[in-house]
Amino acid sequence: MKLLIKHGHVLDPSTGIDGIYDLLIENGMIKAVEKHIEGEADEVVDASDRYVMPGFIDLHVHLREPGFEYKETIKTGSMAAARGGFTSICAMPNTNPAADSVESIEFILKKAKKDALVNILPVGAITKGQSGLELTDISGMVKAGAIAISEDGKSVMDTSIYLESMKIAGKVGIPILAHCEDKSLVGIGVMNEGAKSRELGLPGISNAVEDVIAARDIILAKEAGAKLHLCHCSTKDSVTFVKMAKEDHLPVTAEVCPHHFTMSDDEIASDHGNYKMNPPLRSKEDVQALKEGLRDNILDVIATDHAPHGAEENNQSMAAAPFGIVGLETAFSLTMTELVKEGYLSPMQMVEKLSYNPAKVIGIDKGSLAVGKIADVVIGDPNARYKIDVNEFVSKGRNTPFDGKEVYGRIETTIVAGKVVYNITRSEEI
Ligand SMILES: NC(=O)N[C@@H](CC(=O)O)C(=O)O
Ligand SMILES: [Zn+2]
Repeated sequence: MKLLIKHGHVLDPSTGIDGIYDLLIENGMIKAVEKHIEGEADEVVDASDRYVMPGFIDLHVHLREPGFEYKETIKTGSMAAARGGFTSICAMPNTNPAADSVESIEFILKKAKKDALVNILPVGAITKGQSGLELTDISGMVKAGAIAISEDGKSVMDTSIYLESMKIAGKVGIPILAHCEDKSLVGIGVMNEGAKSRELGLPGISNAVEDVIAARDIILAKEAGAKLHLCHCSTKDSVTFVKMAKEDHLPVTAEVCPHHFTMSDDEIASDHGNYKMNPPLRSKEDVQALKEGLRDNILDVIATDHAPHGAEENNQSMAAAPFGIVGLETAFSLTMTELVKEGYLSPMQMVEKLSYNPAKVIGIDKGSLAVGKIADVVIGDPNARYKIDVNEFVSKGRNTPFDGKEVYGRIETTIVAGKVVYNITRSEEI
């Protein structure tokens, strides 16, 4: 099987290629990347005026299976990933039951093999049942296929238990994906603490809720000799702490979600679940710090924190709705619109943060279009201009504040191991 992608703007951080090239895929692998590739192919794609990129890798996705299949399943989450240009996604462990054992990791991989359009990379919980009390079998889960550990949805508040898990992760060679939220400080907060929360009369979440744990986790990872990746950074001081850790040559990396660099709390139009996520939309000053942190490569990764919820539970006031919004199908367009078109990121930097860097964080041989690599490839039109429409989503979740937002950038074709898993012109067929 030969698939030839012609005249595309190839962006590949691993080889430094940034220009108009042809790319040939044969038997699921990248066979050639050259100025002109002639000859026969089973399928030829004209990628003129399109970006051709290594498939995106999302380090932060909530697939909801098992336990909350009405919100999303491994199958529907993988369809949303394919539509968003993601060829590999990390499945966060806060399911029911939590992904906290060898059996639960095996379940996800088995289900993924049967149902998923993209690569599913399970993340194991740090404590049993995410109760914060007793460590899981971390090395067993890693042997079974977990690529990282995380207590996402909350932080492990007991510092000594957390330090112990970091030491094991350090030995096994996997990163900790850290959700930073001080449980004792967050109280009943539902949105960023500031003028807007006071205007709406809603309880706030201060920056300190994130900052104290971000700082703690960096200190602990240093002591444990572990690789630490900070999830969904939302505050100015988180950026400062990551910068300090990098200056100290610690193996600390960090991610930002598109909603946190796209919208600030003053833009919250109403008291509605679509604006509720953890961490919350922060101040303009925080948003600016995140954009600059990405530009200056202090922040390494763009991850979605795709957190689908049912319509009934989401379409309520913020006090009643659950935390979280969907992100897989809007990440590329929000990144193009807010960061690339605005001059914060070059197209190549965007690909680093959506593909090359996440692969490095979890140590997988992906995020590259080099000859001989597995052909996980995405083609996107950087100039397509349109309005986000939740009715077009293939995710079960519609919970987003970006419905109707006018954006640039649309994914057209997603290829996993040489197979087209999404194509905009025949999306209904897949
Ligand atoms: N981000 C969220 O607001 N919610 C996530 C949990 C998480 O990522 O912390 C969820 O599982 O719904
Ligand atoms: Zn989280």
